[in-house]
Amino acid sequence: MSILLRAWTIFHPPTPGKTPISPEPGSKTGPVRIGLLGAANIAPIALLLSARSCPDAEVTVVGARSLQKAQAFAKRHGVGRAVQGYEAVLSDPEVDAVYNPLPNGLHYEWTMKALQAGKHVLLEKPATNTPGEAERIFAFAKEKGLVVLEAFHYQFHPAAQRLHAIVSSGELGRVQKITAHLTAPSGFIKPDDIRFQYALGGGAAMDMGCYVTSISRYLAGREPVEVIKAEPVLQDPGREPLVDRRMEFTYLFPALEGEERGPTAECVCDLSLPGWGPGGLLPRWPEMSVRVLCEAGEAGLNNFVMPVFFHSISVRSAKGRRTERAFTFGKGEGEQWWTTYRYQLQAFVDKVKGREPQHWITGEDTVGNMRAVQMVYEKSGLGARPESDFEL
Ligand SMILES: NC(=O)C1=CN([C@@H]2O[C@H](COP(=O)(O)OP(=O)(O)OC[C@H]3O[C@@H](n4cnc5c(N)ncnc54)[C@H](OP(=O)(O)O)[C@@H]3O)[C@@H](O)[C@H]2O)C=CC1
Ligand SMILES: O=C1OC[C@@H](O)[C@H](O)[C@H]1O
Repeated sequence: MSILLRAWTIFHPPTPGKTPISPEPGSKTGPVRIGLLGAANIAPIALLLSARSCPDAEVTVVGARSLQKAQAFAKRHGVGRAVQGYEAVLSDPEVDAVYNPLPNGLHYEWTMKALQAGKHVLLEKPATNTPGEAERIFAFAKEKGLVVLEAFHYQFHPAAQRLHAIVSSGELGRVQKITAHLTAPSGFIKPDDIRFQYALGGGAAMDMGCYVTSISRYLAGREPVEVIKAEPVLQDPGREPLVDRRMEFTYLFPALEGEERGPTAECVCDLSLPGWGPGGLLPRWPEMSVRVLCEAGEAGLNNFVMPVFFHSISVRSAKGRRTERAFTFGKGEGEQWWTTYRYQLQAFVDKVKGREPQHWITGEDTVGNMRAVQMVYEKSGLGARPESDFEL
């Protein structure tokens, strides 16, 4: 499929009818009915677009703090109903699962309330403000027999999984050093954004840092034991003295049997890279790359966050150099134009419906990621993000 046709199809996907509902009373057939908590900026691309081409998912209702905002959002994005407030979504009998794209600091409260209301949850990253909150969510989900998935969408795409397969195959020998960068030029994220508010769980290491942490752990195949360095650059020290705009940090992973020393992961995340050139007016190019240096070669993935638009997997081994691309799993499920979010939604609805998803992020993995992010904050001197005071 040409790059142009792929780009067009991403935004104009085929829209098959939804899975039919069986007339049998109590039948669990039919699409998973998803309620949206908040008219969030990310929801149209991450959920609504994906649901259009997914026969097993239907977004039935959106709730926002203001009814007018919910109504405007529903009209613009073709959501059937709009309601005032998030409680109204949770008590809606036409909702089986919710998508929680609220600010990080509200993830815990509204995920716990959703589980209490008997709803499965597709939970935006980072799952919570602290590892303890993530642990409590997954313990409660288990007790209730409900599904919670932290939306690390990149990992559901064939490109990330192909890099993982190359690194784990042993072709390049043991992993020595991972380098993961995720940055955005200044201007994209406004100064009053939720990402710059400590009370809402803001900070670069939470927002983009949780991705570079996640992909480093995914490729290292183990949990870090130490943060060797964590150097923050603050966004607005006067107003938000604990919020990082940028964080450079290095994880040390433990040595596995037969290894002399464990690998490191050097990570950089930046929500607002200053421009360069005269007056700093020229924008920096965003970075979205990961590289894995191994004892007998190296492999990397350029654009691990939005691989459907373009990406390249480069490999250097004793056999030479090669470049690969992976948009589908070959004979398996998926299309060239499926975004990371579309693959993720398929896995989520498969799990809710009791089918085996192509890939999954376990509760243990989510807790491990939150632990690692918290280790970075502790090392940086900025300290952990605030615990929610919500109690069930
Ligand atoms: N997977 C991905 O690729 C991405 C994930 N994300 C994640 O999604 C989440 C939301 O990000 P984004 O869509 O950019 O966020 P928004 O700025 O759009 O905020 C999301 C929603 O939060 C609600 N909200 C509730 N309380 C507050 C408050 N006190 N201040 C501000 N908003 C509030 C608003 O709901 P209401 O409509 O009710 O007013 C708003 O719609 C974050 O956790 C982020 O990390 C973000 C971008 C990409
Ligand atoms: O999840 C995200 O992915 C893309 C980034 O631009 C954004 O800040 C972040 O929230």
